[in-house]
Amino acid sequence: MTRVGRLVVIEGLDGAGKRTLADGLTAALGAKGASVASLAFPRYGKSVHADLVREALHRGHGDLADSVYGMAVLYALDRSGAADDIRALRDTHDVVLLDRYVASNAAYAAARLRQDATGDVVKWVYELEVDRFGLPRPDAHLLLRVAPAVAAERAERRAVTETGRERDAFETDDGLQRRCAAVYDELAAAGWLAPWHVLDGVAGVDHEALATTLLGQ
Ligand SMILES: Nc1ncnc2c1ncn2[C@@H]1O[C@H](COP(=O)(O)OP(=O)(O)O)[C@@H](O)[C@H]1O
Ligand SMILES: Cc1cn([C@H]2C[C@H](O)[C@@H](COP(=O)(O)OP(=O)(O)O)O2)c(=O)[nH]c1=O
Repeated sequence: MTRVGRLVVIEGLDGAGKRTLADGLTAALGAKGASVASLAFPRYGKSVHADLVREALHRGHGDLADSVYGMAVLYALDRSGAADDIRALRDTHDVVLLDRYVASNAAYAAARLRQDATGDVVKWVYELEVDRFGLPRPDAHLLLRVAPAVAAERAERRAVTETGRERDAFETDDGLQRRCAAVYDELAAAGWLAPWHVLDGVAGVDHEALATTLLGQ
């Protein structure tokens, strides 16, 4: 029988601890006998669109990076190229964990344009990615919530200790990160695209309890 694995998305600021949570949750779900697949967006090194994003963010191709809609289309095209993979992974795994997904585009584009979650660009991202590209809706979002200053400090520390993790143009923009945190809170409160679980990324997350919740849902 084909499974329909749960599509669980981890969202939050740069440096919030999304990758760390994905690792912890994968172990906790595995300990409960669930099979888990994971993907992270942007798919750097795996899609031309993601590589264009990286070049724009890191190498200062100013015109492209400055275009909020242009960048959002690139992120969306990267995801669109993974849609079949996501569907295939859901057929063979109990849980498919995504480190960032459509909501990242909504949050960052709105924050860049100084709009809130009810703004035009959030509706546009939804129409583009869900209605036109047909990307699968998640079953749940996990919003890893930390103060922007804490996320920035973690991202800075990571950039010093890990090669290849230099901070990009979005990460070092404190105002953008603050506005982005506010939009994430609004998206979560509105249950945008799918239900949201808001997690305290400073107190630390109980991976086992979260795994139980996700499997029971
Ligand atoms: N709960 C936590 N407490 C303290 N440091 C953390 C925590 N979670 C992650 N970190 C550290 O913060 C940095 C960023 O975490 P990471 O998972 O890479 O974030 P993201 O994927 O959201 O950018 C890493 O160096 C990681 O070890
Ligand atoms: C996936 C995605 C990311 N972003 C932003 C969030 C980040 O600031 C930036 C890069 O993603 P990020 O996950 O931070 O990549 P990495 O830490 O591996 O370099 O792109 C969007 O604006 N839209 C999207 O759809």
